[in-house]
Amino acid sequence: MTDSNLAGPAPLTVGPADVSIVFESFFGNTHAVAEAIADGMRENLPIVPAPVRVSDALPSAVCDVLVLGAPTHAHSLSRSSSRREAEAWAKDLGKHLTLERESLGPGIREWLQTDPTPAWGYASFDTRVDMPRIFTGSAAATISRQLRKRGIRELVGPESFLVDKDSHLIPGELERARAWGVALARAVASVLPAVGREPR
Ligand SMILES: Cc1cc2nc3c(=O)[nH]c(=O)nc-3n(C[C@H](O)[C@H](O)[C@H](O)COP(=O)(O)O)c2cc1C
Repeated sequence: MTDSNLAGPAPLTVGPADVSIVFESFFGNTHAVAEAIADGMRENLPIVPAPVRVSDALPSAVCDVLVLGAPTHAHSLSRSSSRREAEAWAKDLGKHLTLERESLGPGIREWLQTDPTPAWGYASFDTRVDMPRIFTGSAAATISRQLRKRGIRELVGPESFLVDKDSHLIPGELERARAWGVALARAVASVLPAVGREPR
């Protein structure tokens, strides 16, 4: 074993990848997770722009790597009825939830219909309640299924970050999201030979 092996994995020297992180969030949890993932990705990739709210994202994003995140609503992606319900939750003062502005606009479900086609691949994440997935469903699994069906490469499997029954993030989940971002950036680096772009 050489000294450099002993020092741990060498830092990645990956050139710029055009990364797009698009999220939907009603109470801010998926938004905070998206920011933590971007921070983690920045450890291994030189340029990772701030996550973009789905209502501000261009239709059919043209990018190398697409990272999509959404809260789980009714076992899947939000739809207009569940968005209205989210608004009602925020009005319930006992829940201590503040609504982010996009509740009335289209969500990731509709945005996916614009056929985003990331050249290198995608990854998906969600927030959902801290219970076995069979009881909660997963928005990330829905995103993943849809993009995989279109033949787009999945860089890492869908991941969930957990909230409590009152929709507040469980302690430690932002750290886990950051670590997931680090791992995702490594996965991006590992597909570079397959997409024919050399690391710099
Ligand atoms: C209308 C509605 C339906 C929901 N349905 C589910 C569900 O089926 N499974 C689940 O785990 N969480 C469910 N939740 C909880 C959300 O996943 C949680 O509020 C979300 O993760 C918060 O993310 P956000 O702050 O980014 O909106 C639901 C929340 C709302 C408002």
